[in-house]
Amino acid sequence: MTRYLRLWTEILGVSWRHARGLTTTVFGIEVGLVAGNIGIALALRAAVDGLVAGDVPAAVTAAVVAAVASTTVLLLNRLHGLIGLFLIVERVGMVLEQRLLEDIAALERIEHLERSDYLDRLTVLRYAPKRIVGGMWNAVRACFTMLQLALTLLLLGSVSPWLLVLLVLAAAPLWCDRAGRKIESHAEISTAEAFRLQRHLFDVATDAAAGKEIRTSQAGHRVAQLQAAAFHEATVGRYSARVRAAWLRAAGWTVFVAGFIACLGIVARQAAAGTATPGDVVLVVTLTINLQQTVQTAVSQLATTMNAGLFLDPYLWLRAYLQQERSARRGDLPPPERLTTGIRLDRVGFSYPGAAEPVLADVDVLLPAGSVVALVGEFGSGKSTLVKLLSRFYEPSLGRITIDGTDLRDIQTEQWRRRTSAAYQDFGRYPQMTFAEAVGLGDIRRLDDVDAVGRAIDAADAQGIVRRLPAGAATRLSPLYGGVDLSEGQWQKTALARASMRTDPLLFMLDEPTASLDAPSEHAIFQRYMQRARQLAARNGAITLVVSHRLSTVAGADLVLVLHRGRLVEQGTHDQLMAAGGRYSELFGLQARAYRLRRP
Ligand SMILES: Nc1ncnc2c1ncn2[C@@H]1O[C@H](COP(=O)(O)OP(=O)(O)OP(=O)(O)O)[C@@H](O)[C@H]1O
Repeated sequence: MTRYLRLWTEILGVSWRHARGLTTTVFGIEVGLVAGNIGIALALRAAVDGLVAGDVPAAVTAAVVAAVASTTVLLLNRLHGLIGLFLIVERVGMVLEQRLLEDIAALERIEHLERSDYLDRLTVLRYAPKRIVGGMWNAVRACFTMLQLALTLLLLGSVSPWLLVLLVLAAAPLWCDRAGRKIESHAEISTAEAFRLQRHLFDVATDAAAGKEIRTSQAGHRVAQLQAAAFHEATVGRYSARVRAAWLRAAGWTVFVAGFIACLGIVARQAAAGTATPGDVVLVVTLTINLQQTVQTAVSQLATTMNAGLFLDPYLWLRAYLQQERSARRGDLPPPERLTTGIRLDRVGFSYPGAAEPVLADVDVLLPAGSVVALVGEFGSGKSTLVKLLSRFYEPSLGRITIDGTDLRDIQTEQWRRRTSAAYQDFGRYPQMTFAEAVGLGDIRRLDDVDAVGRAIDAADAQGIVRRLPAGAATRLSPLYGGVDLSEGQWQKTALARASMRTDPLLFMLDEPTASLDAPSEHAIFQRYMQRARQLAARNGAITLVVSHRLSTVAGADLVLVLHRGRLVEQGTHDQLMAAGGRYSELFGLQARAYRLRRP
């Protein structure tokens, strides 16, 4: 709870800084509502006692005060709906959402995007900021409602101390509601994976690309069944938690209502014995009606607040994770201007967090400065993982990577990334952007540099795409945004062009850069990138690392590394490896026979 309070105080600070007028108004409304509600009861008592005492002016004045207080309460309630729950939540929620996205994007590593338990929390956080802000304002409102509750009970206690017992009884529905929320929150997290899966399967079933495969393979029924099963699992878990929570809440209310009826009996007897004035009777009736409403409001406000608690835990987790990442060991050295020795993998081993088996083990090799290095191996042998380590998305679990002798961990990550370029196997698609922006993104500082973007497009042999786009490079890449969609190969060429934006990388990584391209395009691309590799090598001693399944395309590399189940089993030039007659020559022979390809 202390963690929540700290977070709410912080968000209150954000509200104050970004929406000072609205924040002041909301607090003003809350104070007005408490004063108004208590004022109505006191004014009505004074009006009745005045009438009984024959003091008509006092009775009329009190009645007018009661009327004004009632109207004010009505008005303030309406204003609260607009200002409190809409404007301020929207405004401050937007600030929080932007911070959240910036924080997530600022994470140097990508574990949070690849680990399913972390993804579960991020799924929950997707719509969180406004709900967190809404929860905070609800908590503020709940405090004022509690204040009103305390004042109400104080006044009731002045009539009969027995009525104070209602304060204790009023806690029962609150406690039960809190316990119910916990049950619901737990169910929400534990069914997040099934929930994500059913959404994904729904997308798969309605996605045009997957739709073709589903129809061809006649897997539609199976996908629908899987989707229904995942949906069932998610909803059953959440539904049964809600039912249990509802029973708990009903029990809490039963306790309160029973005590409430008993207390009313006591006051009725007191009134009959003449130990209370007629005004006191009106006060008690008004307050008890209010009390019921106030407790109900307090419960529902606390419920809404606790609902935000569903998001608070993942949000607080993310912040703690950010904190931990920020305090992790950080290098502050700049990368070298140019490579002279190269990049050494010094007995590198790596296991994904939570995985039992290592993905890379004992990889020991020098990628010489100025060379083209090909990384080959079967599916799942660890090639892309090595690319991720070189990009610093993960740290080696064992051993180290050195850049011209300096441990990569000692080099500042941002500066290292500025000196690397990469076309990843799972390249990004940016349908909301124009083609030029989707390329320029490769070097954000030159996003609008038309010449640089043009050169990158040339480097990736992607001028043909631009020519076919209705508005050229200014075309958005989806019909949803008034543009056109690209084919798989065109998206891949866009990713290649993006990776070609930087002109001075020390390490240029191409992970399966031509997997979606046809053979002539593939050949042309490799010719170009070999040329580019030589230019970069001459300029910076840069290394070009190419991951490919098609061995014929990388046979011209200076060094071929063969990975097998995470181990480096062979290394050398194409000719050396062919002469050695090992795994590489076996794979090359198999592919050459299968594709009838020859070394270019
Ligand atoms: N984020 C991850 N978390 C856990 N395991 C992973 C993750 N990414 C990859 N792996 C596992 O690591 C192993 C190596 O994967 P990697 O993608 O590096 O292989 P690869 O050689 O690039 O494969 P491919 O040729 O199919 O692209 C595989 O067994 C894969 O299942």
